[in-house]
Amino acid sequence: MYRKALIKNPSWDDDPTQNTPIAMNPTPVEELVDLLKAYNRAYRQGAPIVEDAEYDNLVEQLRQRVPDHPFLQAVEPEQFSGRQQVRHPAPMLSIEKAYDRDQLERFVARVQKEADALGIDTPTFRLTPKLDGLAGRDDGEVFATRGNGEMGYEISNAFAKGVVPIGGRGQGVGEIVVVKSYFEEHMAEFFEHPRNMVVGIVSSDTLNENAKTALDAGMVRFVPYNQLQGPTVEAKQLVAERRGLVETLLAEVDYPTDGVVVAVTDEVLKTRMGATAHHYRWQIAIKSKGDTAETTVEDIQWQVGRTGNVTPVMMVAPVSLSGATIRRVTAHHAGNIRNQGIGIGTRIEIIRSGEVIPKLEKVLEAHGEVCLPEACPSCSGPLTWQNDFLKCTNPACRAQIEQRISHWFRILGNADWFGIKTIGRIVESGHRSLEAVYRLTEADFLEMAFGPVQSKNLAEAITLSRTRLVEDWRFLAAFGISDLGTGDSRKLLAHFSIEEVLSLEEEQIEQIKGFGKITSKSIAADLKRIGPLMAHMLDLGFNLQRTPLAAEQTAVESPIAGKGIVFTGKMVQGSREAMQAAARAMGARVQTAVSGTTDYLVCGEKVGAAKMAKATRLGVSVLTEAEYQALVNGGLP
Ligand SMILES: NC(=O)c1ccc[n+]([C@@H]2O[C@H](COP(=O)([O-])OP(=O)(O)OC[C@H]3O[C@@H](n4cnc5c(N)ncnc54)[C@H](O)[C@@H]3O)[C@@H](O)[C@H]2O)c1
Ligand SMILES: [Zn+2]
Repeated sequence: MYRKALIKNPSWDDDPTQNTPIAMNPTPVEELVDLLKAYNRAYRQGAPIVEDAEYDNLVEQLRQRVPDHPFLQAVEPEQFSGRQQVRHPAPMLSIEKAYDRDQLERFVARVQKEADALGIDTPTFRLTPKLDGLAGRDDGEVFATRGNGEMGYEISNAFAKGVVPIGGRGQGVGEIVVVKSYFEEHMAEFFEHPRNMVVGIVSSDTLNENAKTALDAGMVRFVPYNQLQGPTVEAKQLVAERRGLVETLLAEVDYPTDGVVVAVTDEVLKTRMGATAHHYRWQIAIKSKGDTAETTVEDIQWQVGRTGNVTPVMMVAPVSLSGATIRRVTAHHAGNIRNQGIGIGTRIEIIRSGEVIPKLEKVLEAHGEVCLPEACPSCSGPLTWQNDFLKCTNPACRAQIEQRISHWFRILGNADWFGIKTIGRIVESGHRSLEAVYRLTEADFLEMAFGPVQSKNLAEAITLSRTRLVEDWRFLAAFGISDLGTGDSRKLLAHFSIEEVLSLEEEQIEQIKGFGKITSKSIAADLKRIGPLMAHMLDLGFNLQRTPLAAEQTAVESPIAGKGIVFTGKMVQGSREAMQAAARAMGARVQTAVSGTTDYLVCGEKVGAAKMAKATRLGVSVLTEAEYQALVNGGLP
């Protein structure tokens, strides 16, 4: 049934103008959740770090991997300091999302089932724009934010500041928003998103000039959801005409929106359907996940990764998406090609959100014969299926060797010059292992026909990579053991020295929080396998910065004793130097830059997104100044 494919191993270095692939290793769940929490916190404070589409994508990722994760079971909380907390009479919940037709159809089917039980033939649905501001509830006396859904924060003085209550006071739940056209014309240069402006107005006691101008002009409003206009439709029309319905509705609204809310109209049916801890079952939001485009598959190339996964890259008819011309799209794994029958000429929908490279979203119309490689495109060795992945199991496979060496230098991160093309030539010349690469001299590079300058640089880079200080967890992660990325390497090295790691048994790994039975077993096996290589590299005298062992970190009794802390941004409560000195006195390891040994990043004002993202990626807890003070005073971060 399958024809042998014409295979090439495309190098992404071929053409630097083309989009580049994502790393194929998924982020560990714990890291993903930490990242989501940090993003959410920043977002609720009016200073988001990433695009909503990227955030939503990560939430979906988590949902697919751990559907019942606690993070998904509750409203994503917001925090306002120094405000009264107010209990809501009924919880203000989040809304379930439908990103495609299938998800909307499933919602409609669930509603129909409950409607049938009540003897309602054709339940109807009302559509309203999903306002993108700050949700609140006004009972006529007290005005409060959503908070954690159960308890909100009192913001009654927002009306005194000039927020206009549409339809008068006491209209219940709604959203504080800025008029969109006004924002775009007058405020867009001062605020990145209207929501940030709203959060600023509500949360601070002093208003800046821009906020005052907008408030004076009556452009900041509390719009109760019951004041919103929108059509009421039956299930059939909702599903069939959803695109048109959304487009028409949103074209009429002069407030920022992020989708359309669909709600069952019948009160008895709503009561019957009820709610989860996260959302009402009678409501859903139609949203789009990121920019999508349709195109045609013109060719499929196969790429071999460092662990031997042979993954498909679809060459597509050039199509414009979020401002870039897309020619290559990843299909993630060979199972996608096999199961969905993707051959040349297949029409596909692709998606790109945030910075993520485009990927296959959906097959629109399969076409052509399905071609799967019968042998490894690099070494011609046999391929085996592991779940949906096609794998080359030949450890001497050249593409794998190249990718492993590339991974080594990329993770070590202290020596440039080793791009995949350079590595390709080194491996082609017969130097097929890290040991061999570290034996190379300037003369060897000259012999491989690298130019004199490059040869000198390459030889120097090798020396530098050994002599420059590098964190031991980077060194460990650079070996590319699966399930032992930088985050987990750090954890491991907080319990064992790098020398001890060489001879760890699976039981010892399993005792560390965050390591499961199966991963501990495979990590232990892989450590044995790379043991000789690691011993060799250690003998080369790498200049390792040791991760402090957990046991050594508690000389002084204090909540931050032994913790690595970086203070960044402008501090409000005192000078940064004073805070650093105080932290040192409490036994903390005060650092100047975030690294793998950092526990907390304490942020003052104006902290760059890159810094926070890096911190979260490294598993560092990001704290506001107030949260840090709470921690020091014995509270939990
Ligand atoms: N960019 C980021 O870093 C980041 C971080 C966290 C959350 N987010 C975004 O926030 C959203 C999730 O947060 P959420 O739970 O606050 O919102 P949600 O998307 O689940 O929406 C729920 C809220 O929508 C409000 N709403 C707006 N219009 C409405 C209408 N017409 N009818 C009824 N309710 C309406 C309600 O107050 C309700 O609480 C996601 O879309 C995500 O993209 C982004
Ligand atoms: Zn191979």
